[in-house]
Amino acid sequence: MTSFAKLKSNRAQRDVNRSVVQTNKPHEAATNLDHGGGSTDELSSVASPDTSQISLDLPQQSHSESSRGALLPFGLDVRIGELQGRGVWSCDPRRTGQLILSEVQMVACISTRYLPTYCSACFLETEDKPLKRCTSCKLVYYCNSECQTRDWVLHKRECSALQNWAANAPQDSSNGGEGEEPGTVVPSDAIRTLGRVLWRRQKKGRESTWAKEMDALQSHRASLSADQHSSELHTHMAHALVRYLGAESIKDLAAYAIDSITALVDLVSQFTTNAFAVTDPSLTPIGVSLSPTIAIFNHSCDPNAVLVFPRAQHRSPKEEPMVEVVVIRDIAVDEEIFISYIDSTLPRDQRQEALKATYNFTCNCPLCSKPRERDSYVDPREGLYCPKKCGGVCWLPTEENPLTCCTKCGAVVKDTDAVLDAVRIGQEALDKATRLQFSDTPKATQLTTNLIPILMSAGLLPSSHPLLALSRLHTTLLIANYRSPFESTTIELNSPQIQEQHQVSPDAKVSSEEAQEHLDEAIRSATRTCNALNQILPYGHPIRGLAVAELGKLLSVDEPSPKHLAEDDTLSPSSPHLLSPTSQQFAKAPPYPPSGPQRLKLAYDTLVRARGELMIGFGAGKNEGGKVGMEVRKSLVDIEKELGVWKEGIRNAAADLPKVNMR
Ligand SMILES: C[S@@+](CC[C@H](N)C(=O)[O-])C[C@H]1O[C@@H](n2cnc3c(N)ncnc32)[C@H](O)[C@@H]1O
Repeated sequence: MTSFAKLKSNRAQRDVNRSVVQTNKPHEAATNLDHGGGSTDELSSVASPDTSQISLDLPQQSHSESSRGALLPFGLDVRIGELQGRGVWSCDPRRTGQLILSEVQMVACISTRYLPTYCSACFLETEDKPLKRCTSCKLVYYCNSECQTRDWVLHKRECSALQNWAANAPQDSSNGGEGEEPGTVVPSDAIRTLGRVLWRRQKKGRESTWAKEMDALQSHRASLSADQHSSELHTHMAHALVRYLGAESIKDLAAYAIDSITALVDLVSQFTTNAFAVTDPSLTPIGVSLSPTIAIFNHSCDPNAVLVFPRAQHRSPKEEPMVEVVVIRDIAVDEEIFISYIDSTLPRDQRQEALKATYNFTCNCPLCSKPRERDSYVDPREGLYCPKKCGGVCWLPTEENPLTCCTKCGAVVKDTDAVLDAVRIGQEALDKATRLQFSDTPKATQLTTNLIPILMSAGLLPSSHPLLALSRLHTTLLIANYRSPFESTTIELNSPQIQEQHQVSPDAKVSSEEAQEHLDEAIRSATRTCNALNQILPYGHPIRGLAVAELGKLLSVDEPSPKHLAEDDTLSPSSPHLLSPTSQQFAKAPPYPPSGPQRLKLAYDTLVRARGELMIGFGAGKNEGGKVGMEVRKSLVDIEKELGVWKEGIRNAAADLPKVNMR
């Protein structure tokens, strides 16, 4: 991360990769790789098999009775709760930053959009060399033939299924049919992952512990018929899976131990209830995974553990992709371990909606159970500053509950309509900007730029939704579109693959002043985001650690034009002796962000903090705070060297000054 030059050259390399012309080699098992990303839309289309006999005519079924958890490591216990079903409990006390479990992902898929960017075997991002593409399906990419060979056990089945799917795609499949990614002839991530589940189960055998644990996963099939939307979704997925497996009817699925519609829908429901997103080191979702061990952990909106994919660089690419559970709050003996299934920075209503829609339950965690009362604690995710600015806060008004007042001084918020309007248009702008972030970045940035001040002047706390979400997106957009006046490249921070998809003209030139203002605005936005996240997430939460790392990296970017310094040449880097604390500069409030060596020092301090947080959220020890934690460590070493040069300069200059009598 310190080396932006390297990151820039990686980006350039990726740009080259994208334009490499595809070379079709003859198909050879486990070595059928090529480079580049040709399109698949020339594939022919034939009628798909008839699966129309599948419908959700379901008998009532109860939740799986199993409580095995046979794959959990020593020190973890599976217990069954009345409301939540099985859950994982700790037999030992555990400290923040401790690794609870670490396991190879046996069944995982890279999302279609990221297939050319991440190896489908080790899940590492292409950095120095282009990934190589399977010449048969022309969809799945690997680092090299070793990775391909390792994945071949599943991909050999997947490869033909993908080809059959494409060959049988309906003529209008470019608009995306059921279970398909829109605009492609590729089945959805869910269907591809389900295919891998079935092939893995065949490989391991029905009686294997893994297969039994998979069979024991919770399914919500019994309650599906009550919810039309879920029922339709599950029916579509079941149809798509049958087609993907090349089956004509349910009888053809006997080889996969599926002998009835009930079993098929159970499988689909087990997937929707238990699958989790695979993320890259910056927590960007890049794929889908299903694990019978991870699936036993229950949810809390204020969890004591997190799921991460640390991806420390020192790991050999030969290693399988690991998923890990790390403690983010101390856990006592006999305490249940919870992770969060959703974005826990959202307000209660949105969290509940997301959990109900996907996991079919109403959350009663301590955060969701806190009463929303006049004198009660105000959740910073949905708070407003006191209208009298007494230092207290109020709950954000809602349509159902428009009356709100300060919990400290009792001042009533009068213009609740204005606040409700601001929140509504803020949410609309957030939804639109999120949709447009890759296709129309300037428009998305314009939306975040316009809406943040409106929500701030309506009195929302920076941690309130949708202000925090807009600030996070604003920071991402500013980083993605930063252009140095010296080079026609962007800087890369935590999410290179996001940047890759933003539309930035490589020839666009910016002036030093524009670049400086852009960078400073990104720093201010990142600072606002960090402060807001600190209010709602515990120290060491990976989202916090990454946000602080991002701020530190922004502060450490060389300023394109040292504006503040240039305006006052007494502060120019060539006269460092005038940076003494008695300088006039400190008589007035220092500007934010600062400039010159103060900025570098602030970058250093911020990165030290980031490293501390990352060492918790992504685990210490061999994880070293994950890939970003290791990058931060490298940055710190580089900045220490740079600061050393400054200190040396100051010492030399001070030695030349006339001696002053201090008494
Ligand atoms: C990934 S599974 C977790 C393990 C599950 N309890 C079991 O028995 O296998 C997700 C399901 O567990 C239940 N669950 C998880 N967290 C819960 C919570 N906080 N409250 C109620 N139910 C919960 C829901 O039924 C949800 O669909």
